[in-house]
Amino acid sequence: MSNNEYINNTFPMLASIDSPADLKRLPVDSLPTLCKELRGFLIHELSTNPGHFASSMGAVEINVALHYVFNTPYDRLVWDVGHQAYVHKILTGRRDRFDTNRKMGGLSGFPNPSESEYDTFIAGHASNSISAALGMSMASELAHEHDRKVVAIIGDASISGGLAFEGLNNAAMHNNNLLIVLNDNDMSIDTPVGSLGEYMTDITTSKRYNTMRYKAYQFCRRHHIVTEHGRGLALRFNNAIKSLLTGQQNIFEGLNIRYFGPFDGHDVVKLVKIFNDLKDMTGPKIVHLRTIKGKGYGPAEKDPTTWHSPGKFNEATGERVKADTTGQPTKYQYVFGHTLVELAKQNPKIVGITAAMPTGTSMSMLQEAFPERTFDVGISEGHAVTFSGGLAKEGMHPFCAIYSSFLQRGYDEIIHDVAIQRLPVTFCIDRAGLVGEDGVTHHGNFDLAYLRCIPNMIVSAPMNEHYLRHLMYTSQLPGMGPFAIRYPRGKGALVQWQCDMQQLPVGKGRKLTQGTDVAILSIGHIGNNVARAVELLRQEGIAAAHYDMIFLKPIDQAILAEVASKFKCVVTVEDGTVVGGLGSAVAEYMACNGAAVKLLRMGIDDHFVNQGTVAQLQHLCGIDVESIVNRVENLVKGESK
Ligand SMILES: Cc1ncc(C[n+]2csc(CCOP(=O)(O)OP(=O)(O)O)c2C)c(N)n1
Ligand SMILES: CC(=O)[C@@H](O)[C@H](O)COP(=O)(O)O
Ligand SMILES: [Mg+2]
Repeated sequence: MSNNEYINNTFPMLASIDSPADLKRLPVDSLPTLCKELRGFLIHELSTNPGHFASSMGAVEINVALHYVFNTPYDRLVWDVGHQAYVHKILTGRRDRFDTNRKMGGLSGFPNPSESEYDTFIAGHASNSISAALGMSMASELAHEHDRKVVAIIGDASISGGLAFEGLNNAAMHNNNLLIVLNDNDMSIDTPVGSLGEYMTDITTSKRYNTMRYKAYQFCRRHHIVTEHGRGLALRFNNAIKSLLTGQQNIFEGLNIRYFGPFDGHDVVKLVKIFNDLKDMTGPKIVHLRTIKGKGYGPAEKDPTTWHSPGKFNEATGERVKADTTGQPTKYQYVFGHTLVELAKQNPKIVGITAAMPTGTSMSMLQEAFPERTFDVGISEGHAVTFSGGLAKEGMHPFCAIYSSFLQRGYDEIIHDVAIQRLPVTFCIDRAGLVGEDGVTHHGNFDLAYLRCIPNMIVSAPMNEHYLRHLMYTSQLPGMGPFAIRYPRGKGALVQWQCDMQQLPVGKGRKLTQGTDVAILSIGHIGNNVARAVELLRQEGIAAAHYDMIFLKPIDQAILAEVASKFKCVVTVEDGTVVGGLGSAVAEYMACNGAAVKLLRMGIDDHFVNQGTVAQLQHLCGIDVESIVNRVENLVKGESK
C-alpha cells in the first residue's frame, strides 16, 4: 500500500478535506472525530518526517475550530512562531504535500505567505503575531473592509515576549476587529519562566467571574445590547465587578482588551461556539484557552520538552530513533555547556543567561551546576542582552547564550546597553550559519555582518571545539569587553573535544597550510570544508594557502598584509552573508591598501535561503567542499591564462 492509500484508508474524514470549505461542510459533532484523525496523521507523518510535534498536537482543536468558524483566507489567521500550525497547513490544501515538510523545495515548517494565501504573515520568531495582526486589522479598517476578522494565535511563552507586550499595549488604541487566541499549555520549549505565567494560572482561579462575564456577553449579544459606544463603559463596569470578586485586576482588561476564559482548548465543539460568539464583537478581545502540549500522544504529554522537536520515532512505541554517534564529534552546544561549567568553577564572577533556550543552548548544564548563577529570562532576547549589561556593569561576567537569528531581536541592546560602555559580556552565539530544516527564519547568517560594524566588539568564530574552549576562556579574562563567539548547530569537528584552555591573542589568526597559487581565508567551522578542499586542490596541482582568521574583528592585519603582497588570487569563505562579513572586510582592506588581487568572496550572497539539509544548503550557496574546489580552480586557472 502506498503512503497515500494508507492515509486515505486510515483517515477517511481527513482525506475528504482539501480546503476549509470542505471542513465547513462537516457537521459540528463530527469535529472530534476529525481531530482524532488529524492527531493520527500527525503522529504517522512526523514519525518519519520529523518536525515540531508537541506544539502541533496540542493545538489541533484550535486549528480546526478557527478554520471552521472563520472565513479564511479572507479572514486572517496570524500564527505566532508557527510551529503549532501544521494542522492549518493540512486543512488548507497541503495535506498531500505534508511529507515534504521542512525538506528542500517542500513545505516550510512555518507559515510563509510565499507558500499559501492562507499563510498571512511570516512566522518563526516568537511574539510578532499581535503586532502583525493589529497592523492587518487596521489596514482592513482603512480599506473599509470592516467585515474582515483578524486573529492572532499566540502561546503562553510567546505572549511574554516584549514585542507581544508592545502589541497588547497598542491594541485598544484604534477601532479594530482583533481577536487574540491565547494557547496556554503552561510550557515553552522548556519550563516557562516569569510572573506572567503564574498570573495566567491565577486567572484560572477566577473562573466564576469569567464564566459569568462570558454569559453576560452572550446575553447582551442575543439582545443587541452591546454597542460600540457602550464598550468603554461596559468594560470599566466589568473590570470593577471582577476586582470586587477576585481582588485582582485582569491585566488584559487593564489594557482595554476584553478577556474571555479560560476555556478548555481541546473541546472543539465548545471552541466553535466560543469563536462564533466572539467573531462579530468589535474591538480587541482575547480568548484564553488551556491546552496540553503533546495532547493525544503519551510520551509527548509526559515529556513535552523532548517532544517539542523529537526527530524520528517509532509511532507505535514512542521510542525515538537515535543515530549512532559512536566515534563522531559531539555537538558544539555540549562543548559550550561543559566548558562554561568548568570556567564557572574557576571564576566566581561568571553567570549564564539564556532567553528561553536552556536545553537548546545547553545552558541547562550551568543551571544544574550553579542554579543561582544561571538566569533563564524567557523569550526576551533584548532583555537578556541588557540584563547581561547590568550584571556586567556591577562586576559579574555574563555568558549570554542566544541563537544567532534570535539575537537579531537584541541588536540595539548590544550596541546601546553593552558596546558603548564596553561591558565585558561574552555573547555565545549558537546556531550560527545555516541551520538546515528550520529554514529562512532561523538561519544564523547575519551575525558576522551585523556585529562587525559595532565599535568595541570582538567578533570571533572557532574552527573546532578546542578553539571554542580557547575563545570562551579568553573572553572572560580581564580587559576584554564585549566578546562574540559564534558557532554552528550540531556536530563539531573533533572527536576529542577536551583540551587545556589557552589564552588566544585577540585579533590574531593562524596559517594552517602553506601555498603559493591562492590564499583562502576562512572564519569558523566552515574552515573544515576549506581544509578538505585544500587537500583536493593539492591533488589537482593547485597549492592553496589556508588561513583560519579566528577573529573577524579586530581582523588580523598581518595576515591581510601578507596575503595582499604574496598572492594574486584571494578567496574568502564564510557561512554567513558576504555582504558585511569576512568577504567585505577583506575587500575593504584590499581596496584601501591598493592591493592588486583578484578576490573571490564565497558565502551566502544577497538573498534569503530556504530550508534543506545543511549539506544541501551549503551546496546551494557554493560553500560545500566540492563547490569550493571548483570555484577556486576556476579562479586560479582563469588568472593564469
Ligand atoms: C524570538 C524567539 N526566541 C526563541 C524562539 C525559540 N522558540 C521556539 S518555540 C518556543 C516556545 C514557544 O512556547 P509557546 O509560545 O508557549 O508555544 P508552545 O510551543 O507551548 O505551543 C521558543 C522559545 C523563537 N522561535 N523566537
Ligand atoms: C520553533 C523554534 O524556533 C525552535 O523550536 C527551533 O526550531 C529550535 O531549533 P533547534 O532544533 O536548533 O533547537
Ligand atoms: Mg506554551
